[in-house]
Amino acid sequence: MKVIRRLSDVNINDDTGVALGNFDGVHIGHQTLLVNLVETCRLKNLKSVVYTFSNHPRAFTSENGAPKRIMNLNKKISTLGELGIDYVILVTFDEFQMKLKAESFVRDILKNTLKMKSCIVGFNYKFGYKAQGDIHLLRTLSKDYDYELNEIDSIEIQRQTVSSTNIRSLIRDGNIQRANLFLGKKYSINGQVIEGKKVGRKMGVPTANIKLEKNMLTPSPGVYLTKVNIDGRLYDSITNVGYNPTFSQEEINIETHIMDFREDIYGKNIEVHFIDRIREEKKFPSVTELTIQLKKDIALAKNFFEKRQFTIW
Ligand SMILES: Cc1cc2nc3c(=O)[nH]c(=O)nc-3n(C[C@H](O)[C@H](O)[C@H](O)COP(=O)(O)O)c2cc1C
Ligand SMILES: Nc1ncnc2c1ncn2[C@@H]1O[C@H](COP(=O)(O)OP(=O)(O)OP(=O)(O)O)[C@@H](O)[C@H]1O
Repeated sequence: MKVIRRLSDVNINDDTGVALGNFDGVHIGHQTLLVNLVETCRLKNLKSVVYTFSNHPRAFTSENGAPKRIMNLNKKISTLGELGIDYVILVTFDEFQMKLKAESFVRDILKNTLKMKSCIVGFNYKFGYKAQGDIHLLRTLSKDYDYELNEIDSIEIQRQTVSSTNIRSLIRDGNIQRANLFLGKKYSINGQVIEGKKVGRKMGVPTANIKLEKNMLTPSPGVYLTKVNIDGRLYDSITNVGYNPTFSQEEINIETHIMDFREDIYGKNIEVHFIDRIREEKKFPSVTELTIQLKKDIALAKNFFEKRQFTIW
């Protein structure tokens, strides 16, 4: 898969099928649309293209700014690659993109630059200046600009539409099981292992503290059952998200205790996959009482992992 970061660098010789959207999280709705894109392109001999942005358009268009990301950019790109996409156009959403009228976007970018023959969008997709473009406009313009429009109906789970917005609030509420259902895989956080307060090991519960990337969403504070990927191997783990109130820390911290693991992994990039939330984070009257609770959490987690097999998809 080729990633193109500037429209002036686009040099695709073949006709294309294009999917449009932000694709944060690459959830079940996105996956349905993208599988459809890849299949349509295979049948019609087109190259598959995802047109998306490196920053969230709401950074420009909304007073509240961009929402926190479910998935970092590298992970989004690698997930699109795994789905078999040929090209990702990853442009910066800026003044130019914001002011582009809906029809100019279709004519200048989709048709003249990307040679689009097939366009795939979801039922609710909006684009162009002041979000004036939608599926109806794309349908109308398809005759003038000679492309077929493939509309994806709303993908719903248990009568709720799957959307990045809904998934963000599920994660913020700690409802990881439902977020995972909507994502079609385990919600995960990637990051480098950094030094913590170094009190965990004194309590007999060493933890890998993860450096959070800017603009990333964090789950509701609490204790989670997790699987952690280190150098391509998956380990059972238990992860605390929060402010370590027993020690009154100010910044939110994500730290994972990997079961029966004693290697030095400072500086490594690891990925923590969330399975379920088991309790709130609490302030304990003493370190001894916190330690007793940690041992109970670990025993519960071990018991859980012994009984069930987990995949990250
Ligand atoms: C499974 C687990 C549960 C935890 N629960 C709490 C908690 O309820 N309250 C709290 O103050 N800290 C909690 N912590 C965080 C510990 O306070 C933290 O691991 C300790 O401060 C070590 O920090 P360090 O890695 O910076 O040395 C938890 C940590 C783990 C691994
Ligand atoms: N549940 C869904 N069913 C079908 N198509 C969807 C669904 N969710 C998103 N899409 C489509 O996938 C593409 C990318 O979606 P995009 O990331 O912009 O929307 P989203 O997931 O609804 O995000 P947000 O909640 O931020 O609006 C768009 O064409 C959109 O219409």
